[in-house]
Amino acid sequence: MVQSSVLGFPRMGANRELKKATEAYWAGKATVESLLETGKTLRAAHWKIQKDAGVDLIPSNDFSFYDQVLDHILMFNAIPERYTKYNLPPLDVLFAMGRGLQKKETESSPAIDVTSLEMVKWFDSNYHYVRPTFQDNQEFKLNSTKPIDEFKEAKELGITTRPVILGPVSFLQLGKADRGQSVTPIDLLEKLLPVYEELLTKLAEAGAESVQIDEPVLVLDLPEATKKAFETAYSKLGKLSSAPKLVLATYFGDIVHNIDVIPSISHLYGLHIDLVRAPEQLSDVLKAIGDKQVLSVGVVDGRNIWKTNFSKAIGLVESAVHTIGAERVIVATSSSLLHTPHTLESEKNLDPEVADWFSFATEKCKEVVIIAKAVSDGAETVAEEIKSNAASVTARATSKRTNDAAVKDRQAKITEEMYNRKSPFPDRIAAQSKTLNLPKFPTTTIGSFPQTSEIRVQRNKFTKKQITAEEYEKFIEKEIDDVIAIQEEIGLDVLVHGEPERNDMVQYFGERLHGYVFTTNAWVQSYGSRCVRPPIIVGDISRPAAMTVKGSKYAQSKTKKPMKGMLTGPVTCLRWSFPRDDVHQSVQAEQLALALRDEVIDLEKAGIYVIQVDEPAIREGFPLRKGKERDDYLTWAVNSFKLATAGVENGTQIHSHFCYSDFQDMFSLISNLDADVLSIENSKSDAKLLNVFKKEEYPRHIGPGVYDIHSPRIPSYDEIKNRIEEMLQYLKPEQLWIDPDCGLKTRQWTETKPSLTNMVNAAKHFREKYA
Ligand code: MET
Ligand SMILES: [Zn+2]
Repeated sequence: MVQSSVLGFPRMGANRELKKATEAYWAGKATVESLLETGKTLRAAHWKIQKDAGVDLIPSNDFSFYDQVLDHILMFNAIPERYTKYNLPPLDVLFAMGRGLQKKETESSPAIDVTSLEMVKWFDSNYHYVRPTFQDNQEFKLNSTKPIDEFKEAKELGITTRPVILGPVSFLQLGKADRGQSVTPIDLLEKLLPVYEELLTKLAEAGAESVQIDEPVLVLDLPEATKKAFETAYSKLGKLSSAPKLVLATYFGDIVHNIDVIPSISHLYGLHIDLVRAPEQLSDVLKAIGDKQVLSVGVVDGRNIWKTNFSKAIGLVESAVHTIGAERVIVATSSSLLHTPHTLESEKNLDPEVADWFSFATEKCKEVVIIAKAVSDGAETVAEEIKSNAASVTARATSKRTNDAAVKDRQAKITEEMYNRKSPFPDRIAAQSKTLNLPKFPTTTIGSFPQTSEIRVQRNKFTKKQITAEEYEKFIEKEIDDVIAIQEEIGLDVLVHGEPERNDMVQYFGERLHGYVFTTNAWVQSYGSRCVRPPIIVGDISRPAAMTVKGSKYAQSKTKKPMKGMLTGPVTCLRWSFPRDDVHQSVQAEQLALALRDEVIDLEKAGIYVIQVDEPAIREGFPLRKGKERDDYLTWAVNSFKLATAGVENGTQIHSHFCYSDFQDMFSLISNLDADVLSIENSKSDAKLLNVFKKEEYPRHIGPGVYDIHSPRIPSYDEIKNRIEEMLQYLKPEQLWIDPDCGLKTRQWTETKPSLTNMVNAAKHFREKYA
């Protein structure tokens, strides 16, 4: 009998109840009891969904009030002293580590001011985890019984779950030494293992038959010491006298390059692999596992929203069964379903044609069960389901929404010269200085200006059809007038229209492109209480009409200074959407690039001679491992940006923007984009990071952010001046632009005006100095 399993379920709830409850607690509007109660209700609801679907192995401890890695930091007592010294209750310590804590002094307690631990992207997903930070004299102890409590909680509801814990090697490998410390995390393994032993023993005592132990780092390139750590860890944990059966779970890639680690985990009960991301690893893994071990095959995509192709998935499972027998195979989701929205049921406005192609977390639970049943009991026992699945798969593959011959035809006709600007940079910048006539140290902003509550109110009214399109447009024009007046008053050189019409930098474009659909409630957790609702790319992408030209043209008509056109780049549009799984991402990026290319050219025709194409997501698309996939990415990501931007005349200036500062490992990518001006984040990092531009003799212009836009603080004139001084150690005066770290949409006007005024004055200082 093939069993079915789910590796984790989204926590937020069908209507983001967890987000609302946590934020209410943070705001002091709800008690801790009510927050805990919400957690309990959600866990019960999510277990029930999986039980009702018929899932055999249902996860527990996949729930978290903030982040599962953070839960482990608390559980193993890897809490830096700065968070423990206030004697806060455990949940508040957890939140302080996750999001920082600032509290004024009261009669009974001192002032508190601690920043959060670092937050990092969870592999190549859009989820972010809290990074463990270790001390040189780090000790561990079992500080919480969360996995045990949640196992018992489910058991009381009559549901026997399989607790999920993060394995010791990944826990350490994903961490770092705390500031001022020099410990290499993996060296702490011996100290950490006794805590795992204690935890596993306690889980066994509570009645847990098996445990899912996640070791996702196995899909990465690992240093030798880390590979060895698997041997050390699992020879111990696999041989405990009383412990649950351990299934070691890997996801988001193949583990073939680490296959020599498999013998060291061969005394564990089982291994899980991701066959959605890396189906070709199956035969190698089957060869490598011992003759007893169970293999959990992830065939239902935990990272995307498409219906599983049953016939393909069943084929994969059957080939595993064929080699090792049904008793040793588990059908599973590829990863936790954390990265998928809660249920398709909530989508009332989706076109039924495309809704039929989707499967969210709740629906995916049913899919694993059906696939397991088809393999165990024969396809005829689920004939109806298989038939309707095949119909959906065919409908999607053959739909006009999926395939647009005109788009494919245009892709086939892309020529080499479409990737390159007409002339090299020196000629371009000469032409641009004529068109734009900018001073030295030109000042600009990254695009958005404060999204006031008034803007949100009007947008809402427009969405709900309470005001007409004309009324809304008038309102937006008035906003544009205002931000132009403010920018002129401050004395900025290259102006922006402020992006008041944009709810989100990807959604705005998706809504204007063919090939995209939008959901109303398909939220996924990004970090903490924060959720995003990615648009879905359903088919070949094209641009039916200009998207931003009217607004930019309007803005340019209101000022004599150059107005910057603002677009979101092809890779960012792709990465911040649910992509198609039937064509390679490079194909989708190329289609987006062609659509944007037309927009760029139309902007130029409309008299916009500075155009910024933002690519903040280009780095996160970087494949996890060295090798062909990464090399290919470097090519197609760069090509799609160039395809989007290279169609303009020399005198038109192309900008791009990235919200990070460390380019050491991706300098060639950034450089190959051939953008005339790059604006990057820099204010919070060491200015030394700019040295790479000096070392590599980067020839074009750069605007490293001179102040942090995430904070309400107003940077002083001197502070900005000093910062620029520092930058000039690495960049030539004639290549330096002066701008903030990123867009200003989350800021207030009361902070924005004085900050930008100080920035412009600082730029003037250098203009005089270098005159
Ligand atoms: C995340 S990057 C944001 C860039 C965008 N143009 C803005 O200013 O908001
Ligand atoms: Zn940014």
